Parts: sequence; C-alpha cells; structure tokens
Amino acid sequence: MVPPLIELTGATKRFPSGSGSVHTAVRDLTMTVQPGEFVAVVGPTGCGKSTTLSLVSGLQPPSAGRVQVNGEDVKSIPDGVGYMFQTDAVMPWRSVLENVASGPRFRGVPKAEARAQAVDWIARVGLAGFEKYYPHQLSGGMRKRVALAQTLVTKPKIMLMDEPFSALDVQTRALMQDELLRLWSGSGAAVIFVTHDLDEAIALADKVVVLTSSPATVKDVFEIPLERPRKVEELRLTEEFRKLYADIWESLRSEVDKAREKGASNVA
Ligand SMILES: Nc1ncnc2c1ncn2[C@@H]1O[C@H](COP(=O)(O)OP(=O)(O)OP(=O)(O)O)[C@@H](O)[C@H]1O
Repeated sequence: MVPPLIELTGATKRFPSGSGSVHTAVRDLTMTVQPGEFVAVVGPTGCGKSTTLSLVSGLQPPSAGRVQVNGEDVKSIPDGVGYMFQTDAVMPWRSVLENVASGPRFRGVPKAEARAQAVDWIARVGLAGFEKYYPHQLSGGMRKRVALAQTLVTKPKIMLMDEPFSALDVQTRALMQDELLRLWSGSGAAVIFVTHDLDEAIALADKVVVLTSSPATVKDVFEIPLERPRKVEELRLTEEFRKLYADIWESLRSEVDKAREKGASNVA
C-alpha cells in the first residue's frame, strides 16, 4: 500500500483564550490523504476546519499528536504546497501576468521562464488575452481563475483550499468547481478542500471527512465512488448523488445541531 502523503495522528491544537484559559480548536484528530487524492472536509461553522489546514501547512504547530507530510514531521511550511483561500491572494497592484508569474519568480525561476509558465497557465484557466489586466478589471469568477493559475503554476503536490469559492454566486461557483476538477485531474496533486457546502464536497471529492462540532475531531469518513470525469451540475441530479448526500447529511446534521445549541447558549 502507498504510504499516505499527509497524515495527522491524534493532532490537537489549543490556543490561549482571552480570559487566560485555553481553547481547544482541534482534538485528537486522525486522518490521512493519499498522493493524488481529493479530500473534502466538512463540519459545522467554527468547528476547527481552518485550524486543521493550518496544521498541515505548518502555519501552526500541533499542541499534541503528530502531523506528517511525506513521512516527515511538519516543522515549517512543507515544499510543494499550494494554497487557495476564500479571500483572493491576488495582488491588486500587479497585472494578471505578474500575479501568476510571482510564484515561480519567488522560487528563483528566471524572469522569462516564469512569464512563459504564467502565460501557459493563464490560458489553461481560460484567461488568454487578459494577461495585462489588473484584478479590479476582472469579475469575481475571473479573479478566482487567476488565483487557481497562481496556485497551479507552482505544480504543487498538495493543494490546501479553504472555502475558495464560497464568495461566488451559484452559477460561477459551479463553473469554477468544474474548472478545478478539470485542472486537478491532470496534476496528480493531493487536495484538502474545506467547505461548508456538502453538495460541493460530494461533487468534488474522493473522500468526505465529517468533523464534529468544536473542538473538531473526525466523526466519519465517507468514500465517494462517483465516476470521473464529473460535471458537477449534472452529477447533483443523479440518484447516487442524492443517496450519498442523505447519508453524509445524517452524520453532519447532529454536529450542526450541537454547534447551534452551543452557539445559542453562548449568546444567552
Ligand atoms: N490563532 C488563533 N488564536 C486563537 N484562537 C483561534 C485561532 N485560530 C482559530 N482559533 C479558534 O479556534 C476555533 C476554530 O476556528 P477555525 O477557524 O479553525 O474554524 P472553522 O471551522 O474553519 O470556522 P468557519 O466554519 O467559520 O470557517 C474558533 O473558536 C477560533 O476562534
């Protein structure tokens, strides 16, 4: 069996809270991601999804347990990791071309080569002709395409995606989900994709990890045996999809209810 590319074993993350006490954001979390696997992580609001990603990215060290990438403990940002967040990491003062070329440039690729790679990826995400545009001249969906090109141009082995499409309207979002699947399918990259949206998780992933309400730990892991290539909007209408949705929602719903109850008692 292929060893996992990413492995969290009993990972726990505690933060000092304002009152001098300690807040546990992630508790005893164990999960694996294989090379090239697309894993979606769902859980109630505020349960610890982003914190889980920050453990894998090396932005936060675990307070207990183990986080490994490529069989080694994560001590700093591992090589070959690309990120995409809800808010764009697109630099407003740089053109599309400069934005996409900046990753390779930062990694020491000579200027002409970095620009050639950027031109290639700008075309692959469907933005050929927009190289000289600035982010404010683009729609939200186009900016997401720039962000995708920015991430993919560095040929990451791991893509960490934190609700990257949640700010988009429904139609643009479906388009971007298809685009992501198309581009990912040739990349061989492993993906951890955090989302609130169970539809999105099932449509994209090989495996959906359901986290508990705060502090997050793994409640269930569901395999998604839907064929690829997938067209997300057509897929959603299939019986197989609805059945998976019903099963996973059954697991997620009680955690969402618990989170709501806790939220209500915090407000009360
Ligand atoms: N750097 C930090 N310092 C202190 N507390 C933090 C820090 N980062 C996260 N937390 C706390 O950890 C908990 C989990 O936060 P996290 O952002 O991981 O949840 P989430 O599931 O991604 O949230 P959402 O669903 O709103 O995106 C929250 O209570 C949050 O306030």
